[in-house]
Amino acid sequence: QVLYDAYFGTPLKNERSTFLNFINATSSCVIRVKPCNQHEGRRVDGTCANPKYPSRGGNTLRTSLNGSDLPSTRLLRTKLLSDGHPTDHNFNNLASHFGVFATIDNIDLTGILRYTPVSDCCVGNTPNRVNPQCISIPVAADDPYLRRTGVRCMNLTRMPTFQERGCISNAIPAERYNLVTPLLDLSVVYGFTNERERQIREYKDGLLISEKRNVAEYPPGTARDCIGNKRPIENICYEFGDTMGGNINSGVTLVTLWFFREHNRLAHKLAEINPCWTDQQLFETARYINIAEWQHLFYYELMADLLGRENAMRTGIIYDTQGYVNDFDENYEPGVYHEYIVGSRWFHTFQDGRSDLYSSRGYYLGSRTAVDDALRSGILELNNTEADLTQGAFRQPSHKFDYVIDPDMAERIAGELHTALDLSAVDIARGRDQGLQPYNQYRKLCGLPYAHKFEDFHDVIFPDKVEQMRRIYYDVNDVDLMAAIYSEKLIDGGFVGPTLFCIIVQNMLQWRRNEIRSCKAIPSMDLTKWTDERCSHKDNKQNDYEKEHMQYSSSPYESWES
Ligand code: HEM
Repeated sequence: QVLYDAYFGTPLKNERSTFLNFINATSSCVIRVKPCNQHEGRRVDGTCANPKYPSRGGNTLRTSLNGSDLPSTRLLRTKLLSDGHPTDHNFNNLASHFGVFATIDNIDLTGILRYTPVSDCCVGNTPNRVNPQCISIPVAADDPYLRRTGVRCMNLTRMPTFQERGCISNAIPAERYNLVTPLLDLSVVYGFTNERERQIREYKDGLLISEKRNVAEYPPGTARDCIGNKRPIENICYEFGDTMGGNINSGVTLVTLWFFREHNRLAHKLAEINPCWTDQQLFETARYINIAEWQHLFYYELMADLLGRENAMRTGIIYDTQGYVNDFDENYEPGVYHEYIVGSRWFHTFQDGRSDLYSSRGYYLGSRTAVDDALRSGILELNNTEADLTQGAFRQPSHKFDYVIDPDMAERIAGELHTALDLSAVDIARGRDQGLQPYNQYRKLCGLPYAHKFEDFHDVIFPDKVEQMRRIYYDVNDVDLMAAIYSEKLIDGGFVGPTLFCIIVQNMLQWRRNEIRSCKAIPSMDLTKWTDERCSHKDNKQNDYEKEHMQYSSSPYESWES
């Protein structure tokens, strides 16, 4: 195994190793990577997606140019976006479920759990300035929705950073620390560490451990919440690879269950086709196919529709071909940009706060409020709820793509845990927390003219919103990326503004130019293509798959260079 620096992504140098040892930060700042082998597939821990970068997958808040704090993000949100319930005629609720699922595949939830259950960031109803973890959001006395409630502060804490763990200096802008593999690799289903993978595997026939109830397959789960406290059955926590992620809300849990079941379906089918395959072969192959299905769905269905199919083809995110595309480029370092994760919060605008229940014949049966169903996966097994929510996901239109946010998302995203919490205000604050540059810098990067005055934003932002920005911000270079993403006009044929389009394209290219495995034979999921001729020879039961595929050479460079 070779030790890599978790922050820099390069092999660990002696000097750095001594330093990390000295500050007792080796376990959190170092990743162990088994040398990459040219023939092996995707690893659960995300390493070796690109063998050239095996380990991949000033920390204070920016101030205004006049030296004071940037304006309240709640103020910005209420001036730029309003609360309401318009519905969409292009997407259904299923699209938003897959959208959150994609997010959970890439980030961990430790940051959110820092302030949602308990927080002292608004003690006395004013922002706590003493605790450096607190970045609570001030609420103006004339807030349009909260003026009568007395709420003047919303709890918020900083995301975990490399700085906090001692890996890098506070002089460097905030670098978020993330435990989850920053790849589209179904880590929600399979986990993101080898240890977790071992816990959830049956080690028989390539299967994930499952229990059958009401004719459906579920991962094991007890009446305990995901933090381990004993709870009523509604709070059952399914033992997915990423427990917290997979149980975070009912939409994500539905999708995670589908991919979980798909794995076992694939493993069963592959075992029928290739009776001589080992558990390891069946597991790995089922996992690769499952991930390929997910990536296909994400690129060719969800994102192609959100960005516009023509736009996605023009930029090389997808191709109009029946065969496979190999555009792997070793110069693309696998991972996610902070801008991608922050910017994708734009999709909160198409999330409806209600999850409708429908019968299989299309009768509306009622609605659940999504924010109250966080970490309550057990509801799915009560009263046919899973089936009814599944019908609802297909039949319920999504919230409209516009400048209106569902009231549950805008006012009470933490359900009963907080009196008031505005997700879009948090979204804008996160850009500051994660050290993002002002919007103007991204305009430059994305080929829009650098703005010298607020009116220069008129090219892509409606004048009334620019006027709000002009009144709230001191300088054109103070404007937050996320405030602008929430204000930009949509591009032709797509449902995002130009700057977010540019950021998403960059990130999706980054992912897809990871290594491609040959998959020309799977357009209609014909699993006989995995037939192993060796299985038909009785004397060849013990095949040498493991020998061929799992051998690691002694140096990571040796195998990569060869
Ligand atoms: C009922 C549905 C949803 C709920 C309850 C929800 C809630 C949340 C919450 C609480 C956060 C973290 C707030 C923080 O930074 O402290 C968040 C972040 C985020 N959400 Fe959503 N969201 C939902 C739907 C969606 C959808 C539909 C998408 C995309 C299609 C999405 C994408 C994101 C992204 C990219 C982040 C940033 C994650 C991070 O930085 O850790 N969410 N959401």
